[in-house]
Amino acid sequence: MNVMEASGLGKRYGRTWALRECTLAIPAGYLAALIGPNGAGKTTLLNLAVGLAQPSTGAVTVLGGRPAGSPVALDGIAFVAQGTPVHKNLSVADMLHLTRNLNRRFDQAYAEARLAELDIPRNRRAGRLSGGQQAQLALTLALARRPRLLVLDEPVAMLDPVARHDFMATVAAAADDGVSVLLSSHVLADLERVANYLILLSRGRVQVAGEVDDLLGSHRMLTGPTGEAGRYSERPVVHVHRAEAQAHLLVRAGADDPVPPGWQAQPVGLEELALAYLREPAAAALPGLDAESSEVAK
Ligand SMILES: Nc1ncnc2c1ncn2[C@@H]1O[C@H](COP(=O)(O)OP(=O)(O)OP(=O)(O)O)[C@@H](O)[C@H]1O
Repeated sequence: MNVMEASGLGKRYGRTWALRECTLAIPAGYLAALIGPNGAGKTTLLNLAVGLAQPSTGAVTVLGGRPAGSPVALDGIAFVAQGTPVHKNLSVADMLHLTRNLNRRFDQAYAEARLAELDIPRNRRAGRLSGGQQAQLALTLALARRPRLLVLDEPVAMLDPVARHDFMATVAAAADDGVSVLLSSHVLADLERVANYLILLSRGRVQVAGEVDDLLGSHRMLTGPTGEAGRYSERPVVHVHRAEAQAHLLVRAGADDPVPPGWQAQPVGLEELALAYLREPAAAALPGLDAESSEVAK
């Protein structure tokens, strides 16, 4: 089952294409990270997936083929919009009450226990909570709806490192409990710890999509003499970083691929991989795209 499937999905605002020809299938059971530079189309894609925006082209379904925005889709999705919004003038208890009344399913016991664990006072106005507490409140309310898919748009952007860590730990725990998660963020280091599926958007298009283990297994960092970097042609090169003596090449190669004499190959992490693609918007790593025939940076 795919928690989200997009085919030829596009969204245009006036003359600007916020998202173009987006074809994706995110399987259930993953914590999927959605990354990309400012303006790449992340919020647009998430808004289309939760039914807050209508496509200009193509289609998007969620939770095994349900049209995005349909009642049955909305019932299974919890969405926390950018900036983890809370009603600033309502108390925590009022927000709990409101959310319970607006939703068919709401696990009051879970919400109460979680807020107690987080030391969030029930009678405090939401606007008076710290940024970290507001984010945790929004996340608690979302999870208390017992969603099958949790969608989070840049939830940790404003949080300090400890609050960010705690927030991501709650999200990871939900994923461990079987909730599929789709989360956009610029904080690659946080995602490195928890994400097991990666989608990278660039200029409104999908640039990289796939299971993190597959992506890491099919890329290597080669280190060797800078003078020889231009001659390497065995495998497609995504990004070249030239220092004085040594060059670092992020290449599309597996552990069994030969390494040229004088060069060393190292596995890559998610942050390194993402940075290489972010620096080379023309390079792509997509399912079904053969390494040899793919567009890669020269
Ligand atoms: N309502 C809108 N009207 C006009 N243009 C829009 C609208 N929403 C988004 N856009 C444009 O579409 C593009 C993609 O925007 P989007 O907010 O989806 O990017 P993003 O990847 O979420 O960016 P960020 O990381 O800054 O949040 C941008 O060029 C943006 O200016």
